Amino acid sequence: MNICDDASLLLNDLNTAQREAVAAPETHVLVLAGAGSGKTRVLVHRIAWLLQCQLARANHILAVTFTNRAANEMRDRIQKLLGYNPSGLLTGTFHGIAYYLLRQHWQLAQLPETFQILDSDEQLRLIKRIIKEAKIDDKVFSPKKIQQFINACKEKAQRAQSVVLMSTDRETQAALTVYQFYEQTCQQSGLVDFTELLLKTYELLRDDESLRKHYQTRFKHILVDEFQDTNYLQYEWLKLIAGPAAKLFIVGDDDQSIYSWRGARIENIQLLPVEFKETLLIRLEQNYRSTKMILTAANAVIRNNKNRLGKELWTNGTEGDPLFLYKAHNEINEAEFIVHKIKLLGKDYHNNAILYRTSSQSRVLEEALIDQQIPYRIYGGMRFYERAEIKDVLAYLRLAVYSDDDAAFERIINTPKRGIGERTIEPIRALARQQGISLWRASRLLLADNGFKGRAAKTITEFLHYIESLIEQTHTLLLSDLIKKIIETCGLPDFYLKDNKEEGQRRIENLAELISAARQFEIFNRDEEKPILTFLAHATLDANNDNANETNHVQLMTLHLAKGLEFKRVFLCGLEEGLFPHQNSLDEGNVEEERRLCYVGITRAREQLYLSHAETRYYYGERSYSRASRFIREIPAELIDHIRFNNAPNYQANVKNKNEKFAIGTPVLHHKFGRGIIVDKEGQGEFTRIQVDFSENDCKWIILAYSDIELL
Ligand SMILES: Nc1ncnc2c1ncn2[C@@H]1O[C@H](COP(=O)(O)OP(=O)(O)OP(=O)(O)O)[C@@H](O)[C@H]1O
Ligand SMILES: [Mg+2]
Repeated sequence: MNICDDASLLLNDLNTAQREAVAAPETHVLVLAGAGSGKTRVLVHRIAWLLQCQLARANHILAVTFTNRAANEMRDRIQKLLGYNPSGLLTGTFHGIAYYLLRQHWQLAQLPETFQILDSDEQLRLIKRIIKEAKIDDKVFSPKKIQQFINACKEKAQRAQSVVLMSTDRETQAALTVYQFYEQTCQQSGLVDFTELLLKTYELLRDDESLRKHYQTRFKHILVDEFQDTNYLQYEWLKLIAGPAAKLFIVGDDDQSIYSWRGARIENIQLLPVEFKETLLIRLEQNYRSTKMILTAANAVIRNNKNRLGKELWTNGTEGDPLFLYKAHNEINEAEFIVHKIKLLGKDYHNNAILYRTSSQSRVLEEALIDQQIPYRIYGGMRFYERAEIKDVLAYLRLAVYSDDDAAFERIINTPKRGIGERTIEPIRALARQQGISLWRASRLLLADNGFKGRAAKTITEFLHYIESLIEQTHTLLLSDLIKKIIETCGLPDFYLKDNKEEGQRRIENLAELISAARQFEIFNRDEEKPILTFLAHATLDANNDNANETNHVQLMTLHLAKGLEFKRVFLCGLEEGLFPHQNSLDEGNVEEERRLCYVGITRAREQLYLSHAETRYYYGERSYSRASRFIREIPAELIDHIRFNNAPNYQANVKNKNEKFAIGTPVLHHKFGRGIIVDKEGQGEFTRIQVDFSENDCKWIILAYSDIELL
């Protein structure tokens, strides 16, 4: 078989419009199409097609996805299509690719080779510190708002010195001052926040002609998925890296633009064909994902939006089940219903996704899942690498590879507590400020000058020696061994245990998991020249990377994170006015974005869609009563089957009965934790919780109404 016969196999399982896109001549292509119409599939096939037909070599191709998970899936799928792993192919998120570029060109970017990525929490912490140092009143000026201001400026490619203030009120002035200090501090400490990754590479490409030419020559094909959610900076970045010869292959859906609050601009889709002449526009209208019922509902909802480029999806698929709607009397009852259904539907837990508008909704769902012993995973929730204990250990590692990292220094100077208080740290900060050096250097200078008195001198000396010993070991130990060493010697495990035994144990388990993660990283990255640095970047950038599909867990996530994914069964919960659509969007008159989010939610389902809303819900610390979401009314009534939930009628009586019987001091038996004694009790009605001291397990809080617990 010759090359093109081989390649034509790639077109076999595509429809005409999809084929047209995949086998398009070498021109710019814009695939504008609704959910589930095969955009991502077309993009993946296009890459395989270019390689198979030898129209491009792998290192000529750059593919941009919206999440790290999507980038991994893309690589997998390409490998399956081709039968080999094309090395040199660059895929990743905008941030991931920008990081890759900065690692190559750190000198040009005037960064230390060991520059560190600052995640959003650390950024906020740094901003708080600067606010304090600049003697700005943080009661008046919220650090969070200042953080948003800084990020918004960066997303518009505005450096502190080039910001032109639209308003000169005190708040904006203060924010700008902090931005100036913040820039200086980051530069000095070699810290790069998420947006900075993009902004720095953008500036590099803009200002350095030879570098720009280099990449413009290299990337002959640039493909972007989920283009509707690119923001200004990403679009400008894309225009720079795409030289006159590069061909863009862009896929997107204006109906799924859901990140305007982070600066995404739908209009980029309209701009593209204007700015890139001779763009071939392809529309895909057949949906392959969902049943007719689900698709009809999705079309009906999104039709209520006025600002659309306009498209309608159809499917050849089966009619399918109607949509199911459950009206719960409160959020606990809603969670119980969902979990009850999942249990009935079989053991293929991974086929169920529970989607919600705000991440705080997950807690009640989690409790119900735990209670029924159903395995679940929160996708993008409290991510592993965001856990405090993981960050603590990684801060030691960061300080060992790059001692000028002030954020890491601040984090661990007194964690675990070693008696180094503000009185000792303040002079270090002052000297660092005064001399424009890092905290690490400042503390060493002070120590050499006998600047510390009494006990502080001893503890600081010990701390600095400890870090120095780690620095030495970075040259001799493997990454995983070094992490193990840090955990064994830094004193954190004892510190966690002392703080809270149960919680501490969990933290220590996570630390063990960190060693495994590092081992795994070593195995997969054998050729890596600087494994520690790459691992640290991976930990910050790749937090979203677990492939939840591979294990048999119910998947929980916010609607925003569900974009691009699909599941056999979807539970879309909390469909209430004020929650979804969210009050903030209603206040801003931006109900259309909420509706797009609803469209995204509905179109994630392949076979079954369960909708639910609660009559009352604990929200922002208060019990509130809410009407069903307008989105439910926008779905034609004939598509919806109202369901009852058998447990519901007995529910109140049950709760009352249980609450009375389970008093403090009573012995109980729990199906999972065994025998125990009730030691505490709080809350009212269905929210009553009891704390049980189990003889074989630790103390646990349990929601009485729904737990499988008996009196002994
Ligand atoms: N021609 C086809 N034949 C069979 N299945 C297809 C075809 N095209 C797409 N599919 C399947 O339809 C589903 C949706 O495809 P895909 O995820 O690529 O859609 P999408 O347009 O990217 O959706 P979204 O807008 O949600 O990101 C996938 O399971 C995919 O494998
Ligand atoms: Mg997609």
